[in-house]
Amino acid sequence: MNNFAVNADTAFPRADSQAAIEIDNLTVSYGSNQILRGLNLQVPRGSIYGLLGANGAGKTTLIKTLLGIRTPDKGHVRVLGFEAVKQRQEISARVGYVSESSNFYEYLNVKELCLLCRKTQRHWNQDKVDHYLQLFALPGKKTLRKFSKGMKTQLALCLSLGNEPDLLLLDEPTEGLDPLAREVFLNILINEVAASGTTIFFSSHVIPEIAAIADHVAIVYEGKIVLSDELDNLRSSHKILLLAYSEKLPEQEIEALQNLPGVLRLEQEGRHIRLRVKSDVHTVLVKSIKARPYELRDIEIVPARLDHILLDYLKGGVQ
Ligand SMILES: Nc1ncnc2c1ncn2[C@@H]1O[C@H](COP(=O)(O)OP(=O)(O)OP(=O)(O)O)[C@@H](O)[C@H]1O
Repeated sequence: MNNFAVNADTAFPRADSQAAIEIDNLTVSYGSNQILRGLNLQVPRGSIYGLLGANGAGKTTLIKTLLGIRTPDKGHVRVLGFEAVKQRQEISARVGYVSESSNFYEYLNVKELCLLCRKTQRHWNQDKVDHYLQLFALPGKKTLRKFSKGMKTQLALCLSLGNEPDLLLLDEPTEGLDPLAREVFLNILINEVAASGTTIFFSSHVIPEIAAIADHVAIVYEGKIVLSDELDNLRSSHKILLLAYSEKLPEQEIEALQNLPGVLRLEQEGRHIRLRVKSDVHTVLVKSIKARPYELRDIEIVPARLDHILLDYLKGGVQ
């Protein structure tokens, strides 16, 4: 395991900690436009970590900062124990990266491109790359200018795995893939890459995809991480209360319900109220709701849907 000296005056975690990515109070700007504003995140080694955020939230900026392509204004970033920017070469030797738009030397074919990678990378496993190329059935002799966008993405994944990375960074990797290619892509990630112990950190707009393959999720909103948790924790820490009243509740009662401690979200449809609440207080909440002066005909407690929870955080609707 890497073990680097860290300044005694910094409280930042040591390089030999278990995290694959350690971000502390990161601020990154484009000119005067501050994109990331004091962002903190720890990505455990061996995790499959999904990153969600609205368009323009700063996901690509964050991934570029991890690669040392963007320089932070403030804060600390360590990737696999190496300091981003300062130790950029050490990081790129151990990290695989697939960007939103993969640009290759268009006049080369796949075989020629692999040869180039082999020469420029510190470590290269061509057998593995051939195996992945075969799974996508990518043609070895076709020049890349004749590749579709989806084929280029598939190729980018194959090449990103050539150096047998400890960490794979994927920026909206499945965008533009047909359903079959998407399935092959996700299967490679789960059954081959993650299974071999590689940490995967990927941005996506597709919540079902995150739910299907990730074990952790983070949401970036207004330059900060507003949620970072294990998916299982997130699922179990929220419950839905379905309340059926005998009459439609007045505004002030809706407001009172909304303000009960532990209520995260309220939706009203006629006589029916749907509350998303914190699991650990839901029994206390049920008692308080039953004690209120409106006739409650029925109350049902059901598990919360992960996509609903994540959508609320994406909207900034949860504190
Ligand atoms: N090269 C650049 N120069 C100036 N501003 C930029 C540049 N690249 C990105 N930005 C701005 O930084 C902000 C964050 O962009 P970024 O691409 O990181 O967001 P994102 O979360 O990846 O978005 P998307 O989901 O749409 O891909 C946006 O407001 C964008 O306009």
